[in-house]
Amino acid sequence: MINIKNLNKYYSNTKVLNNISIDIKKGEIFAIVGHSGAGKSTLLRCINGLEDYADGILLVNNKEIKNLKKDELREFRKNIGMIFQHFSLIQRKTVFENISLPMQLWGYKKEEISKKVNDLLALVGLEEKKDAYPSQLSGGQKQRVAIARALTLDPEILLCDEATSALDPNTTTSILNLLKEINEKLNITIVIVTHEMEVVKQIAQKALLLEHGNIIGFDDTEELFLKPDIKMKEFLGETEVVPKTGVNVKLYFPKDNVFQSFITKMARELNMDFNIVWGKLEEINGHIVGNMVINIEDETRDIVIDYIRQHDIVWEVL
Ligand SMILES: Nc1ncnc2c1ncn2[C@@H]1O[C@H](COP(=O)(O)OP(=O)(O)OP(=O)(O)O)[C@@H](O)[C@H]1O
Repeated sequence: MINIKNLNKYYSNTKVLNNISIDIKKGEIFAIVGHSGAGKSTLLRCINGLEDYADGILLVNNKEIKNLKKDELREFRKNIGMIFQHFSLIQRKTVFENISLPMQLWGYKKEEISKKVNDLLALVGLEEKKDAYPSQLSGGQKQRVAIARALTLDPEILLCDEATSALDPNTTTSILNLLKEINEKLNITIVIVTHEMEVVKQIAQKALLLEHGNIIGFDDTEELFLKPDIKMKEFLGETEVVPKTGVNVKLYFPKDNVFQSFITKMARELNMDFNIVWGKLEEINGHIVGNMVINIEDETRDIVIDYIRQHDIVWEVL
């Protein structure tokens, strides 16, 4: 659905996107992740045709964005909904009027608008707030209005630029659940720009990690978190505090065998005791994955590693 190949983007002489190649499939929930200034919003704006790019290919539904003429671009943007961190609602208009706006601009009939807006109010759970003004709503409710407004023209793609960054964790979860529901019900492709790893874990099926305009990771979300490489660890700011003596082995448990009692089985079969240094389980994209660090004596290293190798376990020595 969105195919990007060798994309470069400059502001004056500064390269802000360097050789970006990614594919986003129809119906996917895709996250673009990075710290401030990484180029996330720029990439999102290239996707919806708001920014030009120097070279490379950027196809949406097989159309090269930079070749679109003005009226084609207008039609193209109709197919893309967008929501923002600060909601971008019109303060002097009611919820109903805010949601109606895109349809009004496109000249839809009053009855059509009314039906669509009421359906969307039901979808986002705000039927009772249709006559309220934005100032009378919570942050989460404002974002629900923005989501409804972004869906009025039945877009195939929804772009979310830091859509939960101004919200508390519980409200973030409820908005992410709503986005998931929309993705499933309407089969809309969702591209989320965020600097929050929690958002990626909760919702994204695939993620792109950007740093200073460069790709430092691009994979299924579970893979990225299951065994983070050095760049990903740096990004996550994970510091691994482990004992200075012995050998520290980190074991990664993918979803299928996370609950298998691997450590106790290994201890029993090798007739050894292990020092469990730390471990954690977390839910990523609806699956439980986990990792654990064990500390073993130097002289048992080969036996333990041999044993781990014989099993379907991802591991590393720290
Ligand atoms: N219109 C512009 N003119 C010049 N430089 C820009 C412009 N917009 C963004 N930049 C620069 O491009 C780089 C990428 O910015 P971008 O906004 O895409 O980053 P981001 O990852 O979305 O960051 P944030 O999360 O802070 O919004 C930054 O160095 C920024 O200063």
